[in-house]
Amino acid sequence: MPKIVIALGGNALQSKNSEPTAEAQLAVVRKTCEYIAEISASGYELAIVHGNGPQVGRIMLAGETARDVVPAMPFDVCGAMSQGYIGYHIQQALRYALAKWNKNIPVVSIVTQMVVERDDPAFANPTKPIGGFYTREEAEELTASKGYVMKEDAGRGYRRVIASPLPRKIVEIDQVRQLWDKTIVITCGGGGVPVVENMDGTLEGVEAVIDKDYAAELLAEQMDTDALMILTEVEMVSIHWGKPNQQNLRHMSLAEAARYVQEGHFAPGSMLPKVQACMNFVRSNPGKKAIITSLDHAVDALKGTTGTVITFA
Ligand SMILES: Nc1ncnc2c1ncn2[C@@H]1O[C@H](COP(=O)(O)OP(=O)(O)O)[C@@H](O)[C@H]1O
Ligand SMILES: NC(=O)OP(=O)(O)O
Repeated sequence: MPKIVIALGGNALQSKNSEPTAEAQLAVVRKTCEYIAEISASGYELAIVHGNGPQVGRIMLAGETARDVVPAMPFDVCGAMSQGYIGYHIQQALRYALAKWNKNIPVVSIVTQMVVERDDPAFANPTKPIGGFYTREEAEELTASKGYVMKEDAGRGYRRVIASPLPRKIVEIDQVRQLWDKTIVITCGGGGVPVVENMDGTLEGVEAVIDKDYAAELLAEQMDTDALMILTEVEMVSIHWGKPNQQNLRHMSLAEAARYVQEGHFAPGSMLPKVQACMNFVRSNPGKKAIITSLDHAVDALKGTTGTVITFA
């Protein structure tokens, strides 16, 4: 059976038309799980990685806002919380969606730790957008009142940014391997809870949010999957994105992708890590493919009728 890692975008899991409530997210997750169940039923072995940018930012904000009443939780704990509730939504929705195909495969989330390097340069240069979107004035006010670093995010408004070191080692990879054959595993949620390894071998959480696109790529490499699929809000990656001459791409070779990256077509913190994760995957696995598309085009993209496919040549 072909194996695939499917990465679900944190923003894509939020409803665009309503408040960012748990109920609104569950509705999007339910719909998404219908597509994932179809992929599973069509004969793929799969694992799911999800983002957590909006979710972890809001958990953090809630804690900071309630600081006078209860102590705020650190970032790594908020990351673990986001893995818990997003994983729970996916477990519940996917189990139901699979049953419609008469597939009773267990769906299990693993609270996953991801080792990062203590001296990763990303700690000195926050780039990962989290939480909601703000106007420039609101962003300036948040910087003044809470000390947040705020940056514009792909033309969609201002968001808080925090450090996003590269994922180096999936701590629970052996457990993912043990479960893989008979289970759909949800792992590396939010890129994994970022931890550093101490000299004595203990792990310690750090203040960061790992990019789930890079984490999904690492998982795909470690599990030797046939494909990596990154699902987000757009059906295809574009060049000249958002401009009158926008051109959607059905295919990119590694060399073409590298040129587009060089030319600055992909926004940092949003589309750039997705493209770079796909490039890393096909560079290490010539002959395999990576796909970027939207949640609702996942099935068609696997059939080859839409989405952006990245291959080595
Ligand atoms: N070149 C591009 N082509 C397509 N979308 C782009 C491009 N550059 C930036 N984007 C934006 O990046 C978004 C995907 O990033 P993001 O929302 O951060 O992902 P996620 O769904 O993983 O949270 C798209 O929905 C789009 O708004
Ligand atoms: N952690 C992470 O990459 O989240 P998003 O998918 O929300 O960017």
